[in-house]
Amino acid sequence: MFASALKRSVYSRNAKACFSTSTAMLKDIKNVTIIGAGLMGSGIVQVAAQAGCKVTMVDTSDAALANGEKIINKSLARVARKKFADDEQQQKAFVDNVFANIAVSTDANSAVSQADLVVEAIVENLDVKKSLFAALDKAAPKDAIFCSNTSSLPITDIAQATPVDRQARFAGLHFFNPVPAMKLVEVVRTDAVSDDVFQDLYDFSKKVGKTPVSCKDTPGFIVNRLLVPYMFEAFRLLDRGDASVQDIDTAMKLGAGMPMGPFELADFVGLDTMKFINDGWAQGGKIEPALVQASKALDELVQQGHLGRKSGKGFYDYSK
Ligand SMILES: CC(=O)CC(=O)SCCNC(=O)CCNC(=O)[C@H](O)C(C)(C)COP(=O)(O)OP(=O)(O)OC[C@H]1O[C@@H](n2cnc3c(N)ncnc32)[C@H](O)[C@@H]1OP(=O)(O)O
Ligand SMILES: NC(=O)C1=CN([C@@H]2O[C@H](COP(=O)(O)OP(=O)(O)OC[C@H]3O[C@@H](n4cnc5c(N)ncnc54)[C@H](O)[C@@H]3O)[C@@H](O)[C@H]2O)C=CC1
Repeated sequence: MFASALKRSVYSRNAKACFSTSTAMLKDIKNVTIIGAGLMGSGIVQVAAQAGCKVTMVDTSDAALANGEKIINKSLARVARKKFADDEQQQKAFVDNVFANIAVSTDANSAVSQADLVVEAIVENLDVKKSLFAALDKAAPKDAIFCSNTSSLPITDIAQATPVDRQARFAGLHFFNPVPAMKLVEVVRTDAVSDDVFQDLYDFSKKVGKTPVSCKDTPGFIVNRLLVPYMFEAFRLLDRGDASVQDIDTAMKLGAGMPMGPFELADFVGLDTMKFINDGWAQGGKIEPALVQASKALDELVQQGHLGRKSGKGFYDYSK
């Protein structure tokens, strides 16, 4: 007990104080706009709608929105079956009530016009994210909070697409896949973000049923900085011919207690996303080069369009 309390007091010295004591500026986040209806965006929409927020889900096409709705429907049905095991009517009412909180749109600018909070979960590309936020800044209320769910890009670089006032209301809000099941959110604080906004995001994370942790705007934040180099070392183990995909996955599940092996997890995350993360870090030059060496096996799969579960094939074949 004492040792852990001591540890906390020693190691927290370097972390910036999290919270302001004033609550005058705190925001009750009710209207949320999520940009991107893919794996992550749909999950964030679901947990926010389940928590009672009014949520607008945005993507570039009706087909992408329909895909997002399909993912949410499947996941909610699963939650409903668990909550109301023997009562199909209650299951249906639960799903309908959550969907009643969700609107969809292909017009990002109008979708943010009433937003308290905007969370971006689009492709992992700095220029695309910056041009989105530059446009959203003009369309959203001045006091709306902007967040990116980026896996690997510096929040400060993305926020630079917006004026200084917005940068004080811009942070990272990093959810984990699958969002409805994973309990963590990393709240990423830049040097520019205000204490009140940071506190609002902590409160929002709890409201949607997650445990927030705080991290500076450093490559990969906490989880990915540790998890991604481990996964790439597994890919390079395969490249070297030291062991097979199946044996590496089995080894890490049975020998290290991982819920998924590194290749199953990579297929789950998306191989394009894995490659974006590693390539970005390799170019950024802030991470030890040996940790971000490319993997031949991964590069070949991505080049062939095999992106993991979402495309039907990755390290494993899901088409059968
Ligand atoms: C790339 C990034 O930037 C960051 C990342 O996200 S990295 C990826 C992080 N994610 C991981 O590491 C996932 C690792 N995998 C796992 O934890 C597990 O395999 C898993 C949770 C995905 C599935 O677990 P499982 O035991 O095979 O399946 P299952 O027993 O059906 O589910 C476990 C729980 O999650 C829930 N769950 C799983 N998927 C769900 C979904 N889509 N919707 C709702 N609930 C879900 C289940 O209901 C179950 O809940 P209870 O424990 O309360 O009963
Ligand atoms: N896949 C994962 O396990 C995790 C991914 N992330 C991050 O979340 C973000 C999204 O990742 P995924 O959901 O996996 O991607 P995805 O490929 O499943 O979905 C991205 C969605 O964004 C849409 N989109 C692209 N450009 C858009 C734009 N300008 N406006 C509106 N919609 C647009 C696409 O049509 C697609 O539906 C990325 O930044 C990724 O790094 C974070 C945590 C985990």
